[in-house]
Amino acid sequence: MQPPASDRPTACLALADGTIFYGIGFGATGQTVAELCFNTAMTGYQEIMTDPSYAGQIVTFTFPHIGNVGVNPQDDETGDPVAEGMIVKWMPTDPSNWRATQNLDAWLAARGRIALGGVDTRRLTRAIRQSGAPHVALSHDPEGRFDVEALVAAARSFSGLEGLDLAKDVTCAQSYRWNEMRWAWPDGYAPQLHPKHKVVAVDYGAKRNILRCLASAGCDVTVLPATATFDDVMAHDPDGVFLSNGPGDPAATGSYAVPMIQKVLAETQLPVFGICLGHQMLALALGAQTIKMNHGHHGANHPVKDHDTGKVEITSMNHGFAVDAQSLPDGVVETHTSLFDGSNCGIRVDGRPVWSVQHHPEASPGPQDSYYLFERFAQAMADRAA
Ligand SMILES: NC(=O)CC[C@H](N)C(=O)O
Repeated sequence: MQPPASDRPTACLALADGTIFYGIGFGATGQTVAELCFNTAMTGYQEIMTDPSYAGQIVTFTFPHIGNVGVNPQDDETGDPVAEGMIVKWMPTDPSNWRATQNLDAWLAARGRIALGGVDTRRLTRAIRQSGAPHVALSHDPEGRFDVEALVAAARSFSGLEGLDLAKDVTCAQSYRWNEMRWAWPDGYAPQLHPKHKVVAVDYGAKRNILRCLASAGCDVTVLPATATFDDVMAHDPDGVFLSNGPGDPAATGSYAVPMIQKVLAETQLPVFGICLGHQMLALALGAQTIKMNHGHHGANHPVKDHDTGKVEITSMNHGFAVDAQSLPDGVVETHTSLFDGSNCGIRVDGRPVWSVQHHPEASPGPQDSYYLFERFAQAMADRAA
């Protein structure tokens, strides 16, 4: 195992409050600014780094051993890493895993993503918890030349995620059909598709495993870009509409998504299902409000209570905004809450097959307790057809 810091640091993290963390750089060289969050998942770093919802953010991993199973083409949640950078305690070792095709360092370097190792991530995480997700600048220079004042100024100049519409940056350019299920293996084994329900999935930064879960639940999935209008959606004659996860501030992104969702709700009786950003935008479309959280929820062990069944599900989470449960209008029911802090994790429109959740039932990475939500969506479409 390598030491947590060398005599001469090659990477530097500057927080807007002037706090500096030095360590060893890996991945790409250069400099970036972003909001910093911490993720408590023990593994799944590749899915986390490629989750489009992390646009505009750098992730510090609280689990100390990150990178030691390398990376592989199957675990990408989109084409390339989307998070701006990553911070870890121990430097990644050479990968030891039969699925690994590359090491994390080379993968990040080839994709222009900066990483910092050898940092006291517990101290950093405490700083995030105490003062809220900070704006930061991260620099990696193999020569170890850092202008700390300029880095702090760069961190201060970052405008933050509030008011930022990032879904337009990460959505697909054109519509496409999705036909891959969960549990496809590199050796070619793939379970049979059994598409029964035509679903339009609007891509605000969709993770691939969400699309796989929809296909596995019997959906024939057509993915549309984030700016799809009501007419674009209806041109596919869908049996249901799915609203994806995605980055940025739901109130900003909702400027085009919310009117589309409102029209779907007003002019059709179609089942609607949203995840994370999709959940927040459905809530906005119904007249509720969203708020920025102190440091958000990012991890793979978040307990959520389903009020309909009384069951607790262990979930995967990644969000910095939340639906304000106090703002839910009459006729919209709070279905799930976080057992960590009581924040809203799900809503349903009374008497209609329209609902959404804040957590990630696609479990990539994370637990699969919430997969039932995909089956519930398919059942709602089957019920409507009957
Ligand atoms: N995973 C997501 O869809 C995140 C939604 C939103 N960008 C947030 O941070 O709250």
